[in-house]
Amino acid sequence: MRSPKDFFAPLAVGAPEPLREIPAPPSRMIHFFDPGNEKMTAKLPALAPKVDVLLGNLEDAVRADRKEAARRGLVEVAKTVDFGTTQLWTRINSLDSPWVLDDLITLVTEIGDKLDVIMVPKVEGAPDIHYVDRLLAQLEARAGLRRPLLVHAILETASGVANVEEIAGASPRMQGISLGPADLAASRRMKTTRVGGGHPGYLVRSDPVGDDLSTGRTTYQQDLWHYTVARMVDACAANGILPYYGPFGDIRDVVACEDQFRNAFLLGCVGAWSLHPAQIEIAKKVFSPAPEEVAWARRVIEAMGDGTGAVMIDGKMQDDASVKQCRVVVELADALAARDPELAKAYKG
Ligand SMILES: CC(=O)SCCNC(=O)CCNC(=O)[C@H](O)C(C)(C)COP(=O)(O)OP(=O)(O)OC[C@H]1O[C@@H](n2cnc3c(N)ncnc32)[C@H](O)[C@@H]1OP(=O)(O)O
Ligand SMILES: O=CC(=O)O
Ligand SMILES: [Mg+2]
Repeated sequence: MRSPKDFFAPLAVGAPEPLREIPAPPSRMIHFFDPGNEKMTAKLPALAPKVDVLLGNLEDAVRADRKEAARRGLVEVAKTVDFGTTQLWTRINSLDSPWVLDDLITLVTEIGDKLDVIMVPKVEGAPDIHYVDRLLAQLEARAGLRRPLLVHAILETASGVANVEEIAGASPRMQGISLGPADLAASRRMKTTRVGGGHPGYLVRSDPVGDDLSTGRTTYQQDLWHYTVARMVDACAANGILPYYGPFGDIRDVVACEDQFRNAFLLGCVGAWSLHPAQIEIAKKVFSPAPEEVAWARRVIEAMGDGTGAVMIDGKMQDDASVKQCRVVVELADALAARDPELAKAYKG
């Protein structure tokens, strides 16, 4: 850990000054594409206005013999596609892989001015972030970049979860953290075989009535990810960075995907990954607060005046704490309205 005095000092001579606050433009969906897949990249100009973030994925889901094509494809896409105000992110290969060094050197040197955030997979602890932090500073200085690249960690190893607080605070570049349920399940030796979502075997059962153990006992499926998402949200909020739910692999099951995303939204996440075009609208719906919630929040703020004291609205007590929650909802709605004219209309009532 750097000394507090040096925390905001550039890590290489000539590297841009680190940011003191993480920008938080809407990032409801981080839409993954394989930059080596021409069918997917051909869709990017049409997709860009529909998503908040486009992410060129170089890691898992890209075959080993397509890694270089994906890297080259991302450079090409970044140089030729007009992304408008949509952010461009990338997911590099893992730090122990044979590809990551070339990923970082090529991307920062050739398109460092086009990229907003670099997602680092399989982060185990703060030393992984410190390594990337210093290397990025050296590459930024050499490329003459004026704006620091931000770093996003995937929480997908048991060590990463154990060290999530130190990861969140490891560098001023830390933009956010995503839950990676697939790798995390493998790292923890969980006995699931899915990419995110629940499992019917993970449940609680109501007590028996009398001696009959087998009938009339309702079961409730539980959320496998609750503990990790909640811990990640606290680590992020405590360090001024943004938490995200990651992938939901059952593309066909749009209903359960929406539930998983909504649980994350309600717990404090700002977005989730979309792996397929079908998941973009789900993320948009879930991570944009409902117009009725926004209208209610505005009503509470209005009734609370300077934000202190207590009032009753529709039989519900409101005070300093509930008005703060309402401000979170209204600030999000205002930021989304500035990006999306349809939402701007819906939020006006
Ligand atoms: C655990 C993790 O690490 S998750 C993150 C890594 N995984 C990924 O990034 C996966 C990204 N997504 C994909 O690769 C694909 O969506 C797949 C393999 C899951 C499914 O792809 P397909 O079998 O082609 O799906 P499907 O036939 O429904 O696609 C419909 C169209 O959408 C396109 N499409 C599919 N996914 C995407 C995408 N993510 N972005 C843009 N276009 C896409 C397809 O190319 C196809 O185009 P076409 O109509 O011109 O033929
Ligand atoms: O990378 C994501 C995951 O779930 O693993
Ligand atoms: Mg993973």
